[in-house]
Amino acid sequence: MTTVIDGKQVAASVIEAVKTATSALETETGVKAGLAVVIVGDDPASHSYVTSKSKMAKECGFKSIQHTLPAETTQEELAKLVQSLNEDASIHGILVQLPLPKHLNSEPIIQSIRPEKDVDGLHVVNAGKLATGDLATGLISCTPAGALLLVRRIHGEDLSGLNAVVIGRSNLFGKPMAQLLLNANATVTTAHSRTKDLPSVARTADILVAAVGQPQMVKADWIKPGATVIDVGVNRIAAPERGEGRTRLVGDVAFTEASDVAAVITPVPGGVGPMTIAMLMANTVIAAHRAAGKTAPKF
Ligand SMILES: Nc1nc(=O)c2c([nH]1)NC[C@@H]1CN(c3ccc(C(=O)N[C@@H](CCC(=O)O)C(=O)O)cc3)C=[N+]21
Repeated sequence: MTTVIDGKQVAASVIEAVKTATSALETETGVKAGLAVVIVGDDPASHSYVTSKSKMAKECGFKSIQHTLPAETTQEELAKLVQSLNEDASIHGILVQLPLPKHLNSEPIIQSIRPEKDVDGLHVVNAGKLATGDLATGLISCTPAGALLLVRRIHGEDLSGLNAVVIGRSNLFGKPMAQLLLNANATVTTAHSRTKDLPSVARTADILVAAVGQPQMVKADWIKPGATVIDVGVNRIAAPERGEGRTRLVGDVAFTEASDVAAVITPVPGGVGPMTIAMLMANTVIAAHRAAGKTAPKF
């Protein structure tokens, strides 16, 4: 029997811990955790993510502000907004929703966020701290942090002796995920589109993390029997069976056939996605504790 991990439930327990930490911090120090989410342009999927982030921030008891900028916003205007949020003492976390419209260069914007407020964990200072194993003072990218929490639910804190394969090598996910697994003592392989015989490499994994960006690409014969499969894909595909023009969300793993082989698997939706938002809230309350000179909670 396959265990399907309920990411919504794990995310809800993280959110409960965030709420508790937020109200304790406010009672002790008067500091209310503050999150600013910035979105540029009118991509509907991005707007729906940002709406759920802002809603969740309010639920956590944060000061939650959202800046919605028009698609024509210039690089200078966006940079100025980030600067003002950097200087705003009531804001502890800044998230600039990606991707930005094509005429904007996201890299200088992300690197201009003060590392202490970089709740996405994308600043080179935070990436560097993760790479050097300094998990105590940096901020860790939300999706890998969330995926690791799910892995921990199954395998505990110490992954000694386990082979982990991460398919994907982006700065946003693959690289930080591999580093987190390595930090937990797993033996880690980072595979990607140029890997020779991807299915064979994947089959060596006790923990297989799929972030390939291709709907349902990881098939049953890519999976070692009994493995734990973490599906990081978020792909919207046509669903004519639901009616004309309808779509549905699928992962990077062919879920039904993979479930026959894996011992544990995360679904899409309801797996890693909800964890991403929960870890954003966790990072914000961590950043607020540090700003107030308090020991940050662990998640
Ligand atoms: N600066 C930045 N940081 C991000 O963390 C970031 C970003 N930009 N841009 C876009 C991606 C995507 N992302 C998701 C968050 C939650 C779900 C999520 O909760 N998904 C639900 C389903 C949602 C639905 O039904 O559409 C689920 O998987 O169950 C998915 C995707 C964060 N991202």
